[in-house]
Amino acid sequence: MADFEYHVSDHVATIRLNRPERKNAFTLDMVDQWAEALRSAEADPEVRVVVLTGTGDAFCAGVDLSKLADRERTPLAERELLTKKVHQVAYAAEALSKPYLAAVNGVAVGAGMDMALMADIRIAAASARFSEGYIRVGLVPGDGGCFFLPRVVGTATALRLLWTGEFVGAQDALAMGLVSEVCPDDALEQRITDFAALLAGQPPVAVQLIKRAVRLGERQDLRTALDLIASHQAVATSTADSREAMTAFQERRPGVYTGR
Ligand SMILES: CCCCCCCCCCCCC[C@H](O)CC(=O)SCCNC(=O)CCNC(=O)[C@H](O)C(C)(C)COP(=O)(O)OP(=O)(O)OC[C@H]1O[C@@H](n2cnc3c(N)ncnc32)[C@H](O)[C@@H]1OP(=O)(O)O
Repeated sequence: MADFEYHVSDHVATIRLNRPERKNAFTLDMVDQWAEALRSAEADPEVRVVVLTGTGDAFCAGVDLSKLADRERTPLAERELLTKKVHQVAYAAEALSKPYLAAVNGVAVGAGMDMALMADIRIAAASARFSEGYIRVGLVPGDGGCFFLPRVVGTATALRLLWTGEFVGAQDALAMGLVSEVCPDDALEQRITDFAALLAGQPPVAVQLIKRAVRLGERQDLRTALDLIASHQAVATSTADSREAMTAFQERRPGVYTGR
């Protein structure tokens, strides 16, 4: 079994971290595969939704610390480990125009938590736990947690989690907006499958235009945002899918979409 799995089925691309014996801690080779998988999903017209999850009782324990032991630890080497490796996953995730869903099946620590934060929506198993544990060893979140976490939970809560490194359980994560939903551990796989299928059955162009508007809207003023959405609407109304959606609505049947 490979440490890192990527497969596409029914318009859903699934990324699975598969090192349960190491709590799905990622190697630097896995990081390269991860960035490539996200780029492939973006380029593949068959892919409408991307799901990220792990095998076993951990989502991801961050970088495999045992693989760092024999690495040169100069400041430049540390910087390049992040800029040339881990950050490439964040850039590939940012470039993804399609829904990126994280099924947090267990503990997510350090970069493992940051990788979950890069997703658009997180659904957690009841046993999932989150920790930005860097502070415990006097480090800072090098993978983007200081960028992603405040945008998800707000500045004050983000600073609390970053300054304390405390573990946050699934229900507390739900309360602070870190996750959108919590389900029983043994129901997570089916729940993410159903949710991904729901999104994959929506008109793809409209789904992607909505994501683009929301993500760009995070950094735009009102006038720019409304001007952009007007252009997006012009594109959406020009699609065959929008015509199919309107017809399907009138005929009281589910629409069947082609992404055109
Ligand atoms: C969080 C701050 C640490 C920062 C140190 C980083 C050093 C510098 C890094 C530079 C490169 C940066 C890359 C990235 O940006 C940085 C990170 O990802 S930081 C996050 C690193 N991860 C961790 O610190 C998590 C460490 N693990 C744990 O806290 C716990 O294992 C757990 C995840 C909470 C699970 O706890 P338990 O359920 O009790 O399980 P065990 O602890 O018994 O673990 C079982 C088994 O898995 C092995 N393992 C767990 N995590 C890792 C890991 N990250 N790397 C390698 N192996 C891991 C653990 O050793 C056990 O193996 P066994 O002993 O049974 O052989």
